[in-house]
Amino acid sequence: MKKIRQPIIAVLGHVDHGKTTMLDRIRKTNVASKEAGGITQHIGATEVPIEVVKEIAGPLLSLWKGEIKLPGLLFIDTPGHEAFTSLRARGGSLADLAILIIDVNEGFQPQTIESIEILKKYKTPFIVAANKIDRIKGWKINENEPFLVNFKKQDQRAQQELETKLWEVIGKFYEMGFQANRFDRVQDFTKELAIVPISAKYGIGIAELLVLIAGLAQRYLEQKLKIEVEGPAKGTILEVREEIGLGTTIDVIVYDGTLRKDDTIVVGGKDEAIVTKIRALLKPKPLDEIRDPRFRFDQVDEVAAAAGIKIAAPGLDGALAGSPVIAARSEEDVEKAKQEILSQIERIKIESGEIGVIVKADTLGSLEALSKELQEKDIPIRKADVGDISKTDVMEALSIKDENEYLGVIFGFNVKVNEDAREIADARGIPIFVGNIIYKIIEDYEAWRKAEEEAKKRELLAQTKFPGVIKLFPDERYVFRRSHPAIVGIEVLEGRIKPGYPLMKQNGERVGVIKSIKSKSDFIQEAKRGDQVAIAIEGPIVGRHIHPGEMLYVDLSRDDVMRLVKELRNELDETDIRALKEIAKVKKQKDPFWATL
Ligand SMILES: Nc1nc2c(ncn2[C@@H]2O[C@H](COP(=O)(O)OP(=O)(O)OP(=O)(O)O)[C@@H](O)[C@H]2O)c(=O)[nH]1
Repeated sequence: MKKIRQPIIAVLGHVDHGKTTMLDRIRKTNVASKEAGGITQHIGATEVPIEVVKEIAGPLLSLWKGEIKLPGLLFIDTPGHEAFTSLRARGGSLADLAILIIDVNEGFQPQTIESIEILKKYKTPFIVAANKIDRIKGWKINENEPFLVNFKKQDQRAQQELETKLWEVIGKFYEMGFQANRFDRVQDFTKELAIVPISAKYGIGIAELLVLIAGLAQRYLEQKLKIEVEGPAKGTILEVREEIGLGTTIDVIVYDGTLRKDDTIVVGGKDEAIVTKIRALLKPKPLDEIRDPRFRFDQVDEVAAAAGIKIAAPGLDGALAGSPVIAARSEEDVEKAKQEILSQIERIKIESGEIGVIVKADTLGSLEALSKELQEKDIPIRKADVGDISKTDVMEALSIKDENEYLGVIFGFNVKVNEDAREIADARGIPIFVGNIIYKIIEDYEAWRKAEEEAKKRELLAQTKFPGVIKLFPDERYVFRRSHPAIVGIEVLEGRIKPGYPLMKQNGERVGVIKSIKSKSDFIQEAKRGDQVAIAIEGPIVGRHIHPGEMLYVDLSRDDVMRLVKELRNELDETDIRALKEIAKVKKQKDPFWATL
């Protein structure tokens, strides 16, 4: 038998923009509508039955066209995009829909942008809650009022201020490739993002938010939400938890089929698929019935999608948050489920052995999200695994650093850095980029890499001599001093010269080192092609070793030329290249190496 299940809804947004407050507010709508069935608390989720939505919606139901078939809405209780990326189902996101919450007074913030990028990537439909409208100057607060009712009561200035803030948000969405509009002005929900202004704190606009999300789910996800109720269950692990008296349990969101007490389940573990028999299916007792915290759960015989449930079973110690749970009712099912889970784990975990970075994350889902992003940036990965950053990770990065200094680094998403790992990393110069915003972690890495590359280039530039060809003026008047040091007037014919550069004659003989360069009355650090300057040369005597009118060349070493050609090529201009060719001609008379240039 097929039925339409509740859509699974996740709440995303920047820190402090009100995700938790909004979820709490949705949970509390319970109190107001107990007769209508009330809200059911699941493990890790909250279910708003459709009757509650209808009751809250009241006259707003006219927004809804056609018969309401949806049984309700299932909100995942853990807010945040980390939760979203971690909760996977069939390669996509576990959430069918999302609410992106934005503090309308603060506008777009880093995690807002990250959330949008993620929603885009997983192609998850979402609506926008523009929160904290009660903070607008002069806003009149009426708890739990629908937005449109509340808005009419505001004076013009407050209304105008909200409009301005909404326009800013709409503009930002436009920059990210979305057409957005206030929900009551949206013509086509498949093309435009709906923005619902709300106050999570005072419950304003929550009615529209619920109606809209339910409407969208039914209208655009009906096919996706149709499930074979009786079929074996599929789900995703939200959390692995120790419970007193129960041992290690897993909190699971079931998104397909029915899970029965006597089912065998196959669960994703760190390196394997765990096959185990369910001992108990547990759901939370209603809050007012919990007298003893040791007995917080009720046992149930079965649970149909979509639902949040706690599973007690032996052997769950190695279970991994974010990985799949598949129910099996025959040997054949077990084998199939094992294969499916193993291939998922393998696909995400990388152990390539090649030169690349180390990636760690808290769950399989977030590991996949971070790895994908790195691969898109052409950053090769040597190892991607779930868990905190350990000493072994640092040692592995160290071995990579010897091969490629920019890849001997560690990325961590939502993980801790163990103390001993931190110590070695600091001592041996292994950078660790950790955080809970993927693009921020990558941005930090890119900034570090750029700074390193620039520092290295500066060092290379300081170490390397550039090619130069000069000519002494023919006139004796430009010999200012004959020796110790010799001071002569010259012109730079090609390339450049700097103090400290050794000079040689056309036959390759070293004549001395440039001590200083003077232009008019100033000492300068560099003279380039066309410059006429006086230089002091330590070593030669004018008239014996060098002569007016003679050409001299910068005496480059093999190392100089290798660095110039390989690493500093972009720093050479045409005249440098001509100078280099001239110098090679001089040098190859004695050293065949130069003939290969
Ligand atoms: N005035 C006002 N304050 C709000 C509203 N919604 C949330 N807040 C306040 O904003 C702060 C952050 O709200 P949370 O719900 O904790 O935000 P969050 O997004 O869940 O934050 P994290 O869980 O830390 O990511 C709290 O002090 C809330 O009371 C609102 O609609 N109006």
